[in-house]
Amino acid sequence: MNYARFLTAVSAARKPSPIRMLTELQQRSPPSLISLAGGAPNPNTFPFQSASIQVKNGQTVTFDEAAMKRALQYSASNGIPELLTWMKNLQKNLHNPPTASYSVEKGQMDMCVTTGSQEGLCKVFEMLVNPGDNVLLDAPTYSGTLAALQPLGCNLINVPSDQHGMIPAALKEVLSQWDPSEVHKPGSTAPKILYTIPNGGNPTGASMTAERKREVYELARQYDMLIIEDDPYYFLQFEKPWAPTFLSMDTDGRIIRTDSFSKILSSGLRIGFVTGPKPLVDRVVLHIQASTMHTSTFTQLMVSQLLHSWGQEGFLQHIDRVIEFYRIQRDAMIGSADKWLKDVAEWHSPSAGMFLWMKLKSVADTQQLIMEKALEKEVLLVPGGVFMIDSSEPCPYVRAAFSLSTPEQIDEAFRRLASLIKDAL
Ligand SMILES: Cc1ncc(COP(=O)(O)O)c(CNc2cc3ccccc3n(O)c2=O)c1O
Repeated sequence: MNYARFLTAVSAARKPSPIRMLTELQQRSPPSLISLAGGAPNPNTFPFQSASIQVKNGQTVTFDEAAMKRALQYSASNGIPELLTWMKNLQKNLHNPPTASYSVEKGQMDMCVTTGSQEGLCKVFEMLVNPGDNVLLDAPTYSGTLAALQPLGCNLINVPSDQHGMIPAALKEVLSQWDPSEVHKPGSTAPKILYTIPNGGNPTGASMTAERKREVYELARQYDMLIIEDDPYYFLQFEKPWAPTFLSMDTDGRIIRTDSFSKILSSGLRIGFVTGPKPLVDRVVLHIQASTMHTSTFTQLMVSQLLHSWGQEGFLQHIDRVIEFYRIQRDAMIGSADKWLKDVAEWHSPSAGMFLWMKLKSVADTQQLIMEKALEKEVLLVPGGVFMIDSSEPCPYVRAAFSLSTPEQIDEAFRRLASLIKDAL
């Protein structure tokens, strides 16, 4: 793959930070090295001495004095080694990426830690998207992605989708306006990236079938596009076997995958990952060097200690407990929707994630209904317009999250929603 053609001028211009390189060189060197180089503060001046964090299974994550000094200090921009290694082993175990054994030039699988997958998405978009670029995605989509993409001045092209995700025939139709043999010509306006949320989509709850992923991948190959696989709900798939990921079928090195611990370990700790071809991950890391420098060392070490004590088996057992929780929540929401809303709304039951996407049958645009009437009835959902490429277009959908409220609260919320819809008719 020729990765240079995908980079913006800004990303291509980024150079390694000499200071950061010295820090990482020092951290790789034996203790006998005396460094007068890094402008790092002396951790002996820090007020924090140690920490002990109770884990619900009875284990404890401890930071003794030495560990605390490391946790409170700068660390490598791509992530602390032990967390990166653990995650790379998990990715290889779960997805068996073809790129894991490739040379760097061929797109060897690499990873970096990001401050939430939101940071990963933002930096990947800024690496790849120039003003005026055509970018493919299936709308409605995550509002945080729109917030990161639209200010870049690109042209977002919607690829029609349904409850099974992006529709390959629709993608083929959208792409038919370009000649695949001319996408590398200077001045070509053919899209270079496609973004999708393959599991438990936000806001639709849609999950792509393996067959559709293979068809989309083939089209990306024909038009030499990168696919950004934003997959924070991968671990919230209620049925097994989990769907094969784009990363697992990436024989070309054209997948950039973002993962997140937000929905399974903690959203406040802000731990996400970018997995992709080393030439591209390196560019994201250079951007991290020049912006946040790295994700919090303390939170990385805290999570890394937990993962190492759990092992992959323990981690996946935790995931099974999380899945069971959200399955029960999903069933409660579907039960209450059937009970209160089946005359006034329609929906598909999600097989992953934490969202139910409902179309209100007799409402052209839910914005006013939700932002005014629903608040009067003390029930809050998200009007569907915020997830559309053009948020000013009327949208009859609402997004309901089944993550936080109890089944009883969900039932009462839908009773209130049904009441306000009937009042509005
Ligand atoms: C598809 C997709 N990709 C990336 C992210 C970012 O997750 P990160 O790893 O935590 O950075 C998300 C997080 N989605 C949301 C976050 C959120 C945070 C506060 C309040 C509301 C929020 N609502 O509503 C959300 O949907 C997502 O859904």
